[in-house]
Amino acid sequence: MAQLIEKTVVMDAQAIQRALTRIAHEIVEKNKGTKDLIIVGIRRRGVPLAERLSKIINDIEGVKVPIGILDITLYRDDLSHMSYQPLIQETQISEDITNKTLVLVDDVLYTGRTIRAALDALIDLGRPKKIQLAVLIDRGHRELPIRADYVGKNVPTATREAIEVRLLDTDDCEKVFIGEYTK
Ligand SMILES: O=P(O)(O)OC[C@H]1O[C@H](OP(=O)(O)OP(=O)(O)O)[C@H](O)[C@@H]1O
Ligand SMILES: O=c1cc[nH]c(=O)[nH]1
Repeated sequence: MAQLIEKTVVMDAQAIQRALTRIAHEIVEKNKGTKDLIIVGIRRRGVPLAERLSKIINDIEGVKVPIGILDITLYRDDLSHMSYQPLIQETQISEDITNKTLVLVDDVLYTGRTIRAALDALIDLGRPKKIQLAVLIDRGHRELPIRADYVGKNVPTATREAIEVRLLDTDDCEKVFIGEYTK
């Protein structure tokens, strides 16, 4: 597997926590509360981020916002080649999404192809009132007209670079790195 080399930390654990706290407040503010909200995490790392947002919103508002999961895998040869196809593997949303406000959550927004696939999957499930997008990192280079409503940090990148998000739920540390992949 390609390794990220010459990595630099762009967010540490405290910065990630602060960004999530801010996003949770923004979600509540933009939606004037938590009524009809469902937070939907994209596997893998969007899921722990969605759980953390739901927990912070519960701490702020005293309301448990339900969580759903979308499992989308990107098939590609190399991260630096933008020739991959997202494939929906599984959808776990127990609530009826009709007339609900869905907040999709992912760790990195790049070309926008994963989010496009997620939107297709959600629209197949029903007719939500609104779909919003929260990402920890927006690294630019969109290939589709997709933007995030809530961004932890905008990190301008070159296409040869990559962002690596590491969370304690899925990895051995809690950091966001920028670097370049070995060939
Ligand atoms: O905007 P895009 O170009 O679609 O790229 C963003 C996606 O790429 C990463 O997923 P990856 O396939 O690396 O899976 P991972 O979550 O298992 O790391 C990331 O988690 C996003 O889901
Ligand atoms: O740099 C990138 C691009 C897509 N997905 C990632 O996790 N990192």
